[in-house]
Amino acid sequence: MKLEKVIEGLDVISIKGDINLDIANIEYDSRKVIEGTLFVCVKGFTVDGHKFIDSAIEKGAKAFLVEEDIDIQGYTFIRVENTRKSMAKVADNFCNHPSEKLGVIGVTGTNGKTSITTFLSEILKLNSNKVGLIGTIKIFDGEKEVSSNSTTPESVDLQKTFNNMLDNGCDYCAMEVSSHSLALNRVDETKFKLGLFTNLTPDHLDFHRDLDDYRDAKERLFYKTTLANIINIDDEGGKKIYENIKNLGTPCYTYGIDTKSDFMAKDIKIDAAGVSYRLITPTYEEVIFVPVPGRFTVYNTLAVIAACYMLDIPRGVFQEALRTTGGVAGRFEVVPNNKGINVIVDYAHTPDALENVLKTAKEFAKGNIITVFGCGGDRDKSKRPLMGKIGQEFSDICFVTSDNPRTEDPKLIIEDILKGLDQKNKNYRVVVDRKEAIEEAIKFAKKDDIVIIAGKGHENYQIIGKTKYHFDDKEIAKECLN
Ligand SMILES: CC(=O)N[C@H]1[C@@H](OP(=O)(O)OP(=O)(O)OC[C@H]2O[C@@H](n3ccc(=O)[nH]c3=O)[C@H](O)[C@@H]2O)O[C@H](CO)[C@@H](O)[C@@H]1O[C@H](C)C(=O)N[C@@H](C)C(=O)N[C@H](CCC(=O)O)C(=O)O
Ligand SMILES: Nc1ncnc2c1ncn2[C@@H]1O[C@H](COP(=O)(O)OP(=O)(O)OP(=O)(O)O)[C@@H](O)[C@H]1O
Ligand SMILES: N[C@H](CCC[C@H](N)C(=O)O)C(=O)O
Ligand SMILES: [Mg+2]
Repeated sequence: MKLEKVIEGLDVISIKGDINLDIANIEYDSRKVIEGTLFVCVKGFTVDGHKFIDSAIEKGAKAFLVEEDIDIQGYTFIRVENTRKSMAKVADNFCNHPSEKLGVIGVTGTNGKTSITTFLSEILKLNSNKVGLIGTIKIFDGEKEVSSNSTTPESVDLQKTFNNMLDNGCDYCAMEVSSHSLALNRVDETKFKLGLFTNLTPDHLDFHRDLDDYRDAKERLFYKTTLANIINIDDEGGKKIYENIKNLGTPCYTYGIDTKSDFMAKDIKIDAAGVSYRLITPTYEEVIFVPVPGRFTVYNTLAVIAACYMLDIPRGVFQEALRTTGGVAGRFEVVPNNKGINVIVDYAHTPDALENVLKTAKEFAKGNIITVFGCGGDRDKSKRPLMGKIGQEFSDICFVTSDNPRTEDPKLIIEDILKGLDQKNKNYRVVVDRKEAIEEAIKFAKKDDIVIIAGKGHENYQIIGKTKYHFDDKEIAKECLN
């Protein structure tokens, strides 16, 4: 595509050089530049992308999107106010506005995004739709599946993925929309058919100024939707968002258990086999069963059902898909064994998720609840003591261990967690090595006990320093059990 067309509609400060060039690719990482690339220089949190102009030229970059006044003979420099924002615009142009042709369903909120997008994609498949998926576990473009590096990709990668989905015949894309992606312009220019909100509880307060700032980022999704917005009205953050968006052009629907809403669950029953409830919609009622335990499953499936309602998916289809779902990898996933111990791997890595998962276990516990958990390094430190307190309070015994320490000292992360524990109550152990902690917890467990291994869910790696090592909670638990 000609550069002139790639930058159509962009707010530019100045252009130096020729814009009648053929652009073969757009890239923001100099290491991935190919011949004919438009290289976007992003001033990042750790490094300034403008530093890589020379290496991008060596690899064949022909044009640059920059925030500074730069002129190099033979190359084109397009200067803009904000390159992250402009990158989303040029990516959308370069890919011919793919989200307009795809039914993109965006899900945001602290917890539940992966669960909801997985359920939605299962339902749409059963409805004979071809559906792409973008989220924490994987990206599926309708043909190929790759594991994810983030929850929501950078704008260029996102628009290219939408294009692949269209090429592969997808009509829908179920997608997780993280607050980082909303704050850092990754989903600017994306048109969403539906926007779903799950809940807002403390997380990512290393990145967002405070909870209001975090909520404001999430709220941005609901200004980008065309068909409907679907909001959890039991949630305090959901209530505020609803008040702010209810009078927008896009219709807004609510779901909940405690607050009167458009999609409600009554007569809820929760046990080890799953949840059942009476679903009340604006036009009919019926009983829903989902073989995934937890009150949060009621919320997640209410959101999913509201989305299906908006998309005119027949009742029988979503009911059947939910009834037969295999659940979501690493979300309340049971590790089968013949010892009579309930071993559950779960991705709870926020205070709210940990509390929910432990309360769910408590509802059907016949023995002790034994919890293994830690907190990620280079991430929100304020959640560490909160998770410590919850881990201790809702378990009979907990093993405080490492999650992904990243570049932090694992012992110091554990010290932060211990600040939230009542240290006089000796129902906890510190085992820094996560594999040892899992082994000890399982060794400690007797028949009918529940061992919850929290925090890493589907992850098949542990990040120590900057290195990713193979590590799989489920695999280790299986080895200990058999
Ligand atoms: C805080 C955050 O989101 N940071 C993202 C941001 O990084 P940054 O601005 O610090 O980038 P940087 O490293 O300073 O580099 C600046 C620029 O120089 C470029 N560069 C860098 C090195 C080089 O040799 N050549 C080069 O061109 C980089 O590609 C970049 O364009 O832009 C990068 C490029 O897109 C992202 O990889 C990076 O995500 C980091 C890895 C990250 O950990 N993000 C997490 C926090 C995140 O986004 N999480 C959310 C939510 C998770 C959830 O709750 O589900 C997610 O959506 O995944
Ligand atoms: N609606 C919910 N409310 C609270 N907790 C939930 C909810 N759904 C799932 N959880 C808990 O949160 C964990 C993470 O769930 P899930 O992966 O679906 O969330 P997510 O929003 O995709 O998280 P991430 O931000 O890491 O992508 C689950 O393992 C479970 O413990
Ligand atoms: N998407 C989340 C994942 C956290 C998973 C947990 N295992 C950790 O490493 O903290 C984040 O980037 O904050
Ligand atoms: Mg997720």
